[in-house]
Amino acid sequence: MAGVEALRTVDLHKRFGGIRALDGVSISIRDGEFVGLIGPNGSGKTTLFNVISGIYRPDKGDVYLYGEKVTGLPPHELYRLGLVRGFQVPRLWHRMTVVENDATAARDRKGSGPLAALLRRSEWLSWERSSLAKRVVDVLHRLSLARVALNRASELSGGQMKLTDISRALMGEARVLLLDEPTAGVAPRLAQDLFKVLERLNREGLTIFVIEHRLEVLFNHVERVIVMHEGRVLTEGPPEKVAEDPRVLDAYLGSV
Ligand SMILES: Nc1ncnc2c1ncn2[C@@H]1O[C@H](COP(=O)(O)OP(=O)(O)OP(=O)(O)O)[C@@H](O)[C@H]1O
Repeated sequence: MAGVEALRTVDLHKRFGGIRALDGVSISIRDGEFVGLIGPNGSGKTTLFNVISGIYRPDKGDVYLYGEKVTGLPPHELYRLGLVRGFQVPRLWHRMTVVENDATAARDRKGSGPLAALLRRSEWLSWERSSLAKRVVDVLHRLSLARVALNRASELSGGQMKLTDISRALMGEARVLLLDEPTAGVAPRLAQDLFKVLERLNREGLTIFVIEHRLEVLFNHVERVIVMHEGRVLTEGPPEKVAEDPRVLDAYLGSV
């Protein structure tokens, strides 16, 4: 689907009292792209994600998902349409295993809510034959989580928790994945590994838009970087171009 636009924002504005967190943000992301969002602290990145993912309503402007206007739709509606957000602090069921966390994130199960997946013992006895199980196994392999599939979430490392959070998003059949600092709290080597997994998911067709402070990791993996400063898009382009842009350096230094 080359050239299809996955996500577009048009002139988004969002104020908090006197602070213009978003001051006219227009961006466009093609289907299948892997894009990074950077900018100094307080430049509006998380607010942009919150508006795109339906947590905040913009004061002005619109959000489009695959050409459809979705401004102000609540997160669960956007989730149904394929837009999924991972969180800085993964939202996991700590006493459940990785498999169970993924199973409860599945959607479109006929005649059952997510928790019913756990309650039907008979189904679990033949679980390897069910399509739900196939999906869980597939997602675990794609995210290199098969080894810890039967560990409780509370026993996972920081990086594995992030991956499990992402795996839950994929159980919802995400088309566009928003990630806010996936490597926060993750050891440097594992941060590279995590981005390698993201790169693989992207090659398989997932559109990924990621906020990341570790530029040395981000720049190795994404195709394009959007830079925000004071609630606006300062510049955008391939990582090597953005890295050399003196305005980007100025924005970071100015915020120190
Ligand atoms: N819920 C809120 N209430 C009041 N002010 C807010 C709120 N959310 C964000 N802001 C303010 O809006 C501005 C943009 O914040 P935002 O968190 O979007 O920036 P950011 O680029 O994600 O920063 P960081 O890199 O530190 O996470 C900041 O001045 C912040 O203090």
